[in-house]
Amino acid sequence: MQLKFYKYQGTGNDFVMIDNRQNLFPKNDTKLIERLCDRRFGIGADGLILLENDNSTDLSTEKVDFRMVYYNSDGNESSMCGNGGRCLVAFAKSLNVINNNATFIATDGLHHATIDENGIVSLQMKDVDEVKIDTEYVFLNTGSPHHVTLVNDLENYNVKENGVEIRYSDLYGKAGSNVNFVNQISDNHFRLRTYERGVEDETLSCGTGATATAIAMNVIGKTNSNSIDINVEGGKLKVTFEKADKGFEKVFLIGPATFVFEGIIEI
Ligand SMILES: N[C@@H](CCC[C@H](N)C(=O)O)C(=O)O
Repeated sequence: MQLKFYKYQGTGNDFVMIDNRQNLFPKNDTKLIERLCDRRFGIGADGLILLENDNSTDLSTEKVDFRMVYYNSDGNESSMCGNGGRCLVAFAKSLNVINNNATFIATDGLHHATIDENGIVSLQMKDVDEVKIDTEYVFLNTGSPHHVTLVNDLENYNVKENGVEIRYSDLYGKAGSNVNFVNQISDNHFRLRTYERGVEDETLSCGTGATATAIAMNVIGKTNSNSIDINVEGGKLKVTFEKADKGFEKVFLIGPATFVFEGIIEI
């Protein structure tokens, strides 16, 4: 069978995109998804995303433009991917599924997003109502679980080695966590490197990780700002949010989402 695919990247976090509105993709074929994401034997990506019709019949929710189904490069379906969500909005626009505004459903609920004329996607992330603060780290869930810790000399830091240790530690059990290593550049500006579970390596960017880092830095008083710039290895992201009675709301992840190439692969 021939499979049409599109490759997108958001600050270097890259994804195979598939239009699955006809429901033809073999969604339970973990090995196939892993192979498509393989950088030597496949297309190469940190994850694979299906754009699907939303068939829910819940009349209480607003009109949904599409559904996002996300898989890590290990082939397993996982939790929310912020950069992937931004790229999916750009993909949906290219397919004429949306114009410049999107409402879509993902594993963590409903998302709203806008895309501007320069391809910058502003994606509303889920509200955050619980933040765990430890002396060494902050843990929070921004759609995916994130351990956030400040380190010195981030440039030369061994993200993979230290990331693996924390990801598989007793702290997070079988489910594990993504792990973010952070340096402060100025009051509202941070540098971030992320180890991603499911990719089991450092990626060039992680959107839910950048979101978690921005909120974590505010919570521990490293910044009072609610508009935070994050330099990741693959570019620049911005995160904005508002403090709520309990936690954080109106959380937005903002950055570029770019088409790379398209093709057909035999599966
Ligand atoms: N790259 C993503 C996060 C993807 C999910 C993560 N690997 C997990 O399984 O928790 C992002 O941009 O948020």
